[in-house]
Amino acid sequence: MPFASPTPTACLALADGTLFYGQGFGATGRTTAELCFNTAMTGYQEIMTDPSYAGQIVTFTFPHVGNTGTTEEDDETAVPVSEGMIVKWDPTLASNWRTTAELPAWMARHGRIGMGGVDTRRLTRAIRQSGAPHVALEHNPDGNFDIAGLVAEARAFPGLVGRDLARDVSTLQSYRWDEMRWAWPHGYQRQEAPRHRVVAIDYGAKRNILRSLASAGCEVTVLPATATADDVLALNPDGVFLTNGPGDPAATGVYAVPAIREILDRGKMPVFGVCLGHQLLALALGAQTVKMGHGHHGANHPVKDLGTGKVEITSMNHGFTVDSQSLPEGVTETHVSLFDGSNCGISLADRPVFSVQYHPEASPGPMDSYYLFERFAAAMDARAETAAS
Ligand SMILES: NC(=O)CC[C@H](N)C(=O)O
Repeated sequence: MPFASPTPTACLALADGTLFYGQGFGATGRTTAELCFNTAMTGYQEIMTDPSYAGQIVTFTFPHVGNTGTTEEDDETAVPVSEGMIVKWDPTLASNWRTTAELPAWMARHGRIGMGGVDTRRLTRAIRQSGAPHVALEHNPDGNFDIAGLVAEARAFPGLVGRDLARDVSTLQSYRWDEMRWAWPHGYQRQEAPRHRVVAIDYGAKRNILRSLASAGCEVTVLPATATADDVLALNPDGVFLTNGPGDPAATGVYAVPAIREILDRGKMPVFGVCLGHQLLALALGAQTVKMGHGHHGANHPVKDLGTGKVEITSMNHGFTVDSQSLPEGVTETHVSLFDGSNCGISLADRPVFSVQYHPEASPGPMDSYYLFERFAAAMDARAETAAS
């Protein structure tokens, strides 16, 4: 249902001066960000709490947002990280047995601004045509907007290029993770007998990545984004995992790339990276990353595994991409996007070192790509067998 009140209480200003009016919900106030659109039909809470969305506001192309409410069980990190959300209709009342809070109350509690009643198709077209804009969003119940000030704030937003945001969202301390993926009827369960010791470097990790590792038999220790090779190798891991995360990989690479290079040189263990972790691995191997126009954000992105010829439907959330033309000798392109041919995976020919641009942990999205966690575990099994023989 559209909002009953015709008086706008929220305004979105694009840096080019385009304005969208609607109804605010959640927190009041102002925020600035890059604006992207996400086409997933489910999982708005997982999207809002994905640390990779730092510095971004998400336009949801799916119109019915709010209908599953919110539950702490679905948080991908402790608090929402995305700056705000733009939706077509007012948030639907929650109708779900797992709900503990309505979406607007949850947004307000976490200081996040929402705006409904927006022609999200028009907004999405604008993003597709001109690239992800810099925007300012205000929720003001009085409805008095300082339009010139809002546009100026949108123009002053520094953008995501050159921004290291991983350090802001990473854990400050190392910790152990032993919760597995959600499964009916028991929900989340603790792992019992992990087979592989894995260090996950947290550039902004989603919980379901850590759960997926635990479900694949990994005893996971999470280290901060700034962990050195010494910090990682001191734990004597069987494998190293590089997580997803926000911001510009080249900026985070200033400290992450030397650490990853040294891990590759000194520790001969399997390495698996996802999204920002994929981009950082590519940089460490000598490739380059570039900013995309409107990026990939959704849960239905077809990707071809060039090794098997199989197509998997994947969850995606990235605004930068690895330039496949820049991949050096010895680094194989393993996966490509069937939407635009962009790089979606790499591996080393001679060692179990591989990464993907998309999100095999889903949350939200299809489970087609979970095999990658099993491939990582199998590589650690193979290494243990070689060492034993
Ligand atoms: N999900 C991610 O890890 C995103 C990686 C990177 N921040 C990008 O936007 O491309």
